[in-house]
Amino acid sequence: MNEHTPCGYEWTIKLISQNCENALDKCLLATLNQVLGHGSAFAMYFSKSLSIRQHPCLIFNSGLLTSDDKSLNNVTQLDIPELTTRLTKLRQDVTVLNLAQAQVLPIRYQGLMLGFLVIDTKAKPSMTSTEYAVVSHILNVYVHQSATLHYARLDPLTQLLNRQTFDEKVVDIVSGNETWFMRDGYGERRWYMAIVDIDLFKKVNDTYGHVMGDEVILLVAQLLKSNFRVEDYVFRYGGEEFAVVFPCENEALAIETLDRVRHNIDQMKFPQVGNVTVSMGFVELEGDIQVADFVNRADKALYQSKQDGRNRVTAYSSLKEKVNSHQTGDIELF
Ligand SMILES: Nc1nc2c(ncn2[C@@H]2O[C@H](COP(=O)(O)OP(=O)(O)OP(=O)(O)O)[C@@H](O)[C@H]2O)c(=O)[nH]1
Repeated sequence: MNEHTPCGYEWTIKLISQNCENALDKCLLATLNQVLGHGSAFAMYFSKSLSIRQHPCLIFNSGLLTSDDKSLNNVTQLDIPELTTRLTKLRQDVTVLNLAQAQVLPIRYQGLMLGFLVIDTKAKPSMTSTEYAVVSHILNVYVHQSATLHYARLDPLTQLLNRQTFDEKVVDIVSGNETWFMRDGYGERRWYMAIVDIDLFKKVNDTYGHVMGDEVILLVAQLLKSNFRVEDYVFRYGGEEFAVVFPCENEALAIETLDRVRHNIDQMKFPQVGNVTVSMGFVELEGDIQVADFVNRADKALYQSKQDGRNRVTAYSSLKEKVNSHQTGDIELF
């Protein structure tokens, strides 16, 4: 700690200058190692009010672990060994801690306990009060920076991930940087990207006004969110358009998934407006092409769904006429 001021100012600056979650996590680990000495700090973190997907919910000895297990909120120190066992089952690539000899510091955000930091007391028998104060401060800065990153990714109307986050996520997936969330009993899966567009939405606005139009967008967003799984990504791509990026075993199952969602939206009664349908086009995220090209392909399939009468799902692979990869994405935003 000698080369830094005791208040941890330099560490605070480092943490708040991180502009992506992975870099922030690495910075947190490096900072904790500096404060507590290498090999002694292990951070665990999981999210309650913030999106699970946007955070490494747990950082175990530098391995990332995620969980959507809602029952993991409000743990107490006594629950930790059981919690560790349960969480470790979700991913095989994590290190299990011997928690019998550990100090635990809570990580809080706006009064909620989001997680905790576990410090192995075998390597670090005790903390001075200054170390304790600095570590608590660092955790506080970390969680606030994490929240800032998180909210910057959300669309204010729907709380879905926004357009800016879309490109980044697709690049991560295509380049293989996406962290996998393992489910028991699933084989190898591929990633698909669908564009979902509300049909004849102009008429909704013209007939019921923009406020009701926004309400429809919000309800469709909620339906999409609740119809996809924790490992899927739902974005508000633009006005009445959404994008969904999801893993699936094969194209037939991807069609089945999307068609079930389309059907659920078709069955929903929207207040005042009544029936609303959506059209979809989707593509497999495969091959060394630009994000704009994937969008262009999904958009072409979406266009086919509209041409065929709307309220349907079209796979890009089923189109006779393909898109040239040099054509840039020309999807309508508003
Ligand atoms: N209320 C509301 N309307 C929006 C928003 N963003 C875009 N729109 C409207 O959405 C409508 C989209 O209409 P079009 O692109 O003509 O398409 P459509 O009527 O849905 O017809 P198809 O796509 O061919 O089925 C336009 O009238 C936009 O003004 C928004 O955030 N809120």
